[in-house]
Amino acid sequence: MTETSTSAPATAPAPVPALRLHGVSKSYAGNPAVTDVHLEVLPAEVHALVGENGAGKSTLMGIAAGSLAADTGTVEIAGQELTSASPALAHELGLAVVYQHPAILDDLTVLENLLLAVPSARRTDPVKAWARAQLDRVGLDVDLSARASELRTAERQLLEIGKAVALQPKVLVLDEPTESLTQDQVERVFALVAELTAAGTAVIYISHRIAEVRRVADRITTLRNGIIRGTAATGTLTDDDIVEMVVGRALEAVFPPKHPDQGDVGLRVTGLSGAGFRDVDLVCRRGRIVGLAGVEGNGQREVIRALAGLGSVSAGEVVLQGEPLTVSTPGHVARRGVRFIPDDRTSEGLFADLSVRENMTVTHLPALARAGVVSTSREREAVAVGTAGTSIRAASDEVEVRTLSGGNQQKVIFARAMMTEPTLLLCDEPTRGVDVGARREIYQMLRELADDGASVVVLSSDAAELAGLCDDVTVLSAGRVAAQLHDDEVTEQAITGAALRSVHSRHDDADAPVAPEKKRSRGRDPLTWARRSDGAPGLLLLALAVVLAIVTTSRTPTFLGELNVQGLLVATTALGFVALGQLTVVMTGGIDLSAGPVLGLTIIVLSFTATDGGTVGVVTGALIALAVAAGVGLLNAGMVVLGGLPPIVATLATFVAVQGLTLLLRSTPGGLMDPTLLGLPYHAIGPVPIIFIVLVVVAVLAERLLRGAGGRALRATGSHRIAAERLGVRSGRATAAAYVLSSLGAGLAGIVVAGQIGIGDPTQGVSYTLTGITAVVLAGASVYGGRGSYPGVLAGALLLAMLSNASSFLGLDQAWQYWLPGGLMLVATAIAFRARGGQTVAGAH
Ligand SMILES: Nc1ncnc2c1ncn2[C@@H]1O[C@H](COP(=O)(O)OP(=O)(O)OP(=O)(O)O)[C@@H](O)[C@H]1O
Repeated sequence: MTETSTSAPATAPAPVPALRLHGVSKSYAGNPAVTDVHLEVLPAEVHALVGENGAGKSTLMGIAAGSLAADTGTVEIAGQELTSASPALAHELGLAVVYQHPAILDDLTVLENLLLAVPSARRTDPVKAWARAQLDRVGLDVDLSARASELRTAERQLLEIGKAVALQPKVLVLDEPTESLTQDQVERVFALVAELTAAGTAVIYISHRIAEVRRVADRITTLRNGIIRGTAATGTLTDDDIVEMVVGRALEAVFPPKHPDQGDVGLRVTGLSGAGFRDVDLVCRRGRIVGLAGVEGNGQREVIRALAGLGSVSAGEVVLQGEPLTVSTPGHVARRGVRFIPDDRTSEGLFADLSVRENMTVTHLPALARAGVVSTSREREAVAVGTAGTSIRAASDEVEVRTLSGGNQQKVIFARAMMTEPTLLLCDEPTRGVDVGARREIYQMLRELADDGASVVVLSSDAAELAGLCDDVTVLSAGRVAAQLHDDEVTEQAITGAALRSVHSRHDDADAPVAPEKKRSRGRDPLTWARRSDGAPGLLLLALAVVLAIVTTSRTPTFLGELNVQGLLVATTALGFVALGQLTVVMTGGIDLSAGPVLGLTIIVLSFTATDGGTVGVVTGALIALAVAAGVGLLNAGMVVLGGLPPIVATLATFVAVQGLTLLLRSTPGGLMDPTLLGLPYHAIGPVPIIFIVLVVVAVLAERLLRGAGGRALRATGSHRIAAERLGVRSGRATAAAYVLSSLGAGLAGIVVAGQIGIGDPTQGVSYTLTGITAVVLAGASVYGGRGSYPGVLAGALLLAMLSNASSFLGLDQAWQYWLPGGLMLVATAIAFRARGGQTVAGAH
C-alpha cells in the first residue's frame, strides 16, 4: 500500500492537521502496544483506523485523548500541543472520544452524564432543552432523569456519542461506535458524521466492519502490531485490500461452507412463551447453525437468554438431545452442557480482575480438579488447548483480563465456551468487536462444533453475518416468530426484509408481548421516582422515626419532653456530623474507619486547648482541634490517593494510630472544658439546639453542592473512577477532599461531644465509626460509591439516636440497641437492592 498525498494544491497553504501524532510509542510492562507512530488527520475528513484486535488502535487514541500517557512522542490537536496526559486539556483543545467501552457513569442520571461531560461554556440555557436536543441528535429517546444504569447497551452507546458530539469537537474519535447499534441507529450515526465533517470536524473512525469503513471513510490507515503500515484513499481499495491490510495476508472466504443435509434434531423448542416472547418454535438439526434475527427489542434477545436459563418462561417445551431441558436457572442448563456467550462482555461475560487463565477455566474447574484441588498444570494445558484456535493476543495467560484489548476479551469468552464441549452453544453477538481474521476463525469453530453434533444458535444484529453463517434463520417480531428461513432462503435481504415487514405491520397485533426492557417507566410515577431518587430511603427513615416517637410517647409521655428532645437532638448532631463526613467518603467508593478515633482525638485536644479563655479561648482551641482533625484527613487522603492504599487499610492504620495517640495524650479522663464550651450544645430555640439547626443547614447545603459540578465529580469518581477520569474529572482531588471533609465532620462532632461530657475522656469516640457507617447504609447510600443523600443520612442519624434513647424509655434490654439498628440495616439494604433492580447497592462496579 502506498501513502497517498495529503497536501492541498500548491497555491493553497497546507491545512493544519486536526490531529497530529509524532513519534508516539507506548509499552505496557515492557510489551510494546504502539511503536513510533506518525499520523496526520485533516479537518473535514473521515479517517479510518483499522487493524487486528490488540493492534494498538485504542491505545493510540487513548494517548491522543490524554487518558493515557505516551512513553515518547507528541500529540497536537488543531496545531496546539497536548502538553500533558490530561483528558480535560484534550477536550479544551478540541478532541472528543467515543470510547469502545462507553465512559458512562451508572449512578448518575442521563442529564448528569451529559453535564459532567460538557463544560457549561458549550451549553445553552435552559439546560434541559439543550440536553434533550443533544439526545435527539443521536436519536436517543430516554428520560433525562433516568439513571444511566437503566439504559440498554445501544442506548449507552448513543449517549456516549451524544456526549462527544455535544462538545463540538474539532476532532471526534469514534472507537467501534456501531458494534451494539441497529441498522437504523448506524444510519443515524453516519448522517451525523456527514454533518460534522461538512462543518469541518475531523472524524477518526475505528471499526472492524469493513463495509462501514469503506462507506464512511475518506482515507484508511492500518496499524499492525502497534506499527503504522500505511495510509491510502478509500476509493483506491477493495474490500479484499482492506482485509489484507488488517490481517497482513489475503483471506479465503470468511464463512465456511454450509450444511445442506437435514440431520437428527439436536434442539427442539416448541411453543416457548415468557416475558417478551410468545409461542416460539425453533429446531436445530445436527450440523446446522440456527440464526435468530429481528429488529432490536423484538424478543430475540429474551428468547436466547431464556434458553440460557436467564429469562422467565411461562409455557412451552425445550428438548435437548432427546431429553427435556428445564430452562429455570443458568446453573441448571449449564449442567446439561449449555453454554451462553452474552452480548455485554464487561458486565456479564468476564471477571475483569481475574487472569485470562482463571476466566477461561472458571466454568469447568471440577473437571480439572483432583480430590477437590485444581491442578494448575492441567489448568494451563486446558487453557493452551482452548486458546489454540482463537489467536488471543495477551502478554501471558496470567495477565488480568481487563488489560486485554476489547476484541481479545471477546475471544476469551468464546474460547471458554468452546473448551467445555457444549451440547448447545447460545451466542449473543459472538463476534462483537472481533477483527476480520479472528471472526473467520470463530465462524469456522462454530461450524466444526455443529458438525460434531452440538446445537448452535447465533443471535446477531448483522444480517450479513447470519446470512453467511447460518443454515436456518428464525426472524422474530413483537416477540413472535415472523419468518423461518431455510437453506437458499437465508439471504441478507430476506432476513432484513422479514424483520422490517413484520415490524411495520405490528400495529395490527394489539396483544403482542412486550419485551421487559421496553416497559421502562418514563419516570413520572411515584414508584419510579422513589426508585431513582437517593432521598427516598431518608423519607422512609423519617417516617420510622415518627412511628417510633408515637409508640414510645404512648408508653412514656416524657419521651417528647423538652429535656429529652434536646438531649436526643444533641446526640443526633454529634452522630450526624460524623455520618455526613462518612457519606462524603463513601460516595467516592471509599470508607473512613478513622472517623471515631478522630472524634476522640478532637475531644482530647480540646481538653488541652479549650479549658479557659471564654469565647475567644474556646474558638481558638476548637480551631486547633479542627486543624488536627483535618491533618488526619490529609494523611488518609495521602495514603489513598498518592500511596494507592485501599481505603479500608489506610483508614484502619489511622484508626489504630490515632487511638494510640489519644491514649498517649491522656490515659485517664482529665482537663475540664471552659464553661463556654459546656454551654454550646444547649443553646436552643425551644427544644431545638442551635447546633442541630446548623447540622440541618450543612446537610441541605451539602446536598445542593452534591447535585452541582463539584458533587458530580465526587459521585462520578465513586461510580466509575476510570470513566470519570477519561471525562476530565480530577478524581484524586475529589477523593482527597472527601477524606479531609470526613475528618472535619468527626472534628465538629468531637466539639459537640466535648461540650456534652465536659472533660477529656480518651474512651469516647471509637464507637462513632460504626454508628456513622450504619447511618450511611440505612440511608440507602451505595457502599460501592456514587449514590447517597445527605438529608437521608441525617434521618438515619436521628433514627439511630432515637432507637438508643427510646429503648431505655421502653425498658428494653441494652442488646436491642444493637439488634434494632442491625435488623433495620439489613431490611433497608434489601429494599434498596430490590428497588434498584439488584444493581447499585450490590455494585455493578
Ligand atoms: N492497561 C493495559 N495493561 C496492559 N496491557 C494493555 C493495557 N491496555 C492495552 N494493553 C495491550 O496493548 C495492546 C493494544 O491494545 P489496544 O486496546 O490498543 O488494541 P486495539 O487495537 O484497540 O484492539 P481491539 O480491536 O481488540 O479493540 C494489546 O496487546 C493489549 O493487551
